Amino acid sequence: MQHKWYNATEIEVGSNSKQIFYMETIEVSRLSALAFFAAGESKYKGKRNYWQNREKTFTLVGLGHAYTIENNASDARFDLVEHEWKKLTSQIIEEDQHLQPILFGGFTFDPQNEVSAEWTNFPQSYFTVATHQLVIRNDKAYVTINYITDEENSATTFEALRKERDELIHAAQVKEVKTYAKPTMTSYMEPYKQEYLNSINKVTSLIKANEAQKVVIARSLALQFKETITSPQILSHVVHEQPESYLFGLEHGDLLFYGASPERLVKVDNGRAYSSCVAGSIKRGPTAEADEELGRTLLSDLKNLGEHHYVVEMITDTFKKNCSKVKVPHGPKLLKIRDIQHLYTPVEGQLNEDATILQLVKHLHPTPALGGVPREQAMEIIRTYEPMNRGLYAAPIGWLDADGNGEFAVAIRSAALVQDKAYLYAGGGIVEDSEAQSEYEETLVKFRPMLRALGGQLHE
Ligand SMILES: C=C(O[C@@H]1C=C(C(=O)O)C=C[C@H]1O)C(=O)O
Ligand SMILES: [Mg+2]
Repeated sequence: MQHKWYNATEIEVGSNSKQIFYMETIEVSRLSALAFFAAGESKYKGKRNYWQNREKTFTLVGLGHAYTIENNASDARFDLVEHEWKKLTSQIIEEDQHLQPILFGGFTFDPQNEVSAEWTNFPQSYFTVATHQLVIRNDKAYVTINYITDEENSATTFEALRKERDELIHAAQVKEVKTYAKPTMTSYMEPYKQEYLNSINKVTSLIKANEAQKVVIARSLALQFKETITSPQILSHVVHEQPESYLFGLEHGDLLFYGASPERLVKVDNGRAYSSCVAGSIKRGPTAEADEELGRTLLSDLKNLGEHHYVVEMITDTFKKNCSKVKVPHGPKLLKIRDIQHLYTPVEGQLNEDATILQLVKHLHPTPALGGVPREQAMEIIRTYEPMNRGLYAAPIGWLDADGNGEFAVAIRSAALVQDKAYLYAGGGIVEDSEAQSEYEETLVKFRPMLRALGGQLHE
């Protein structure tokens, strides 16, 4: 194996504990991130994660948990995660991005939702530092061992982790490079379909009565398969079929939450912050010409421009409170992905001294692209009319490092896989002039990527 060795870093964690954070990063010849993920199947199943940004310039795979930050707090959860992460990394002065531990995870959509179902036992904040962390950046691949312990005999354990790492890399380069079959679906259910249609009518009438201006209402599909689906199996299809999106997978015990989202919540890179307003949708056309025509229709459709406008307003306001030199283009552009086109407005600014990526996540979530306007009224309406728990659907998922850089996507176009069952989620922004049937059809288009990866057909 060719690799370049870096020195291991030892950092004492906390003031009154003797915990030490050991890290070692090596550069390896480029390998398949998915094969590395799959190499953890026997030892680390249930404790893995996968992430790629839209541009595919940054890939992160985590196997095992060297450290976990989780809590069930409501509004305080963002601050609690930030505090614990800062405490853990306060003594890391490593400036080289490649030699940094990364915290990956997500915050659930709504800690006040009490429906359990597939999200039973899932923490409201769930973040981990991987034991074996693969980062592929600028065409270079790095594998880091993170090990945090107060054990006296840590050298022996660390030596064992080095052996394990070498085996994982070897397996990823040789044994796990394979193709996966699509699973066989045995049943397709649309739970609460009628309730969903009724709720759209109810919500539009609430909006007409001025109880809110916009509310995003979602629903789910419940699918049953012939056999248990593995995480690498489903991720391999998503990764190959949705190249233009953020790609993510997060395991928690038996559950894999995965998806392919076009929507950035926030990215921070060297003090610069970026977000994106994505709201307003139309399908893709069968020909280039028809597609362009649909795009033009979307760009001038008042109902969709309305859905979009609320998002731009709120994200711009939040940026103005946390950043200087905020830049927002005048009108939306089109964001075209495989199954759908959206209205899209990027927002960026220079992060204030005291602002951080997690503070931005806290203030932005949920944007009116996933929650509504006004935020609290919309959340109450969602709790009342959506007979499900979104879990991580429509919630912030992503990573950050010890320097404050990182990126969070909005986890839409996503699903929860629990052994031989899958729950797919999709919703849409309801405004005054929304119509139940066309909102229903919009969700069918939004289900498509996850359904396709699972080998399913749309029952239109
Ligand atoms: C809620 C979803 O998507 C959001 C709603 C959109 C809309 O209603 O037009 C478009 C993009 C997203 O902001 C989803 O995909 O489930
Ligand atoms: Mg819509």
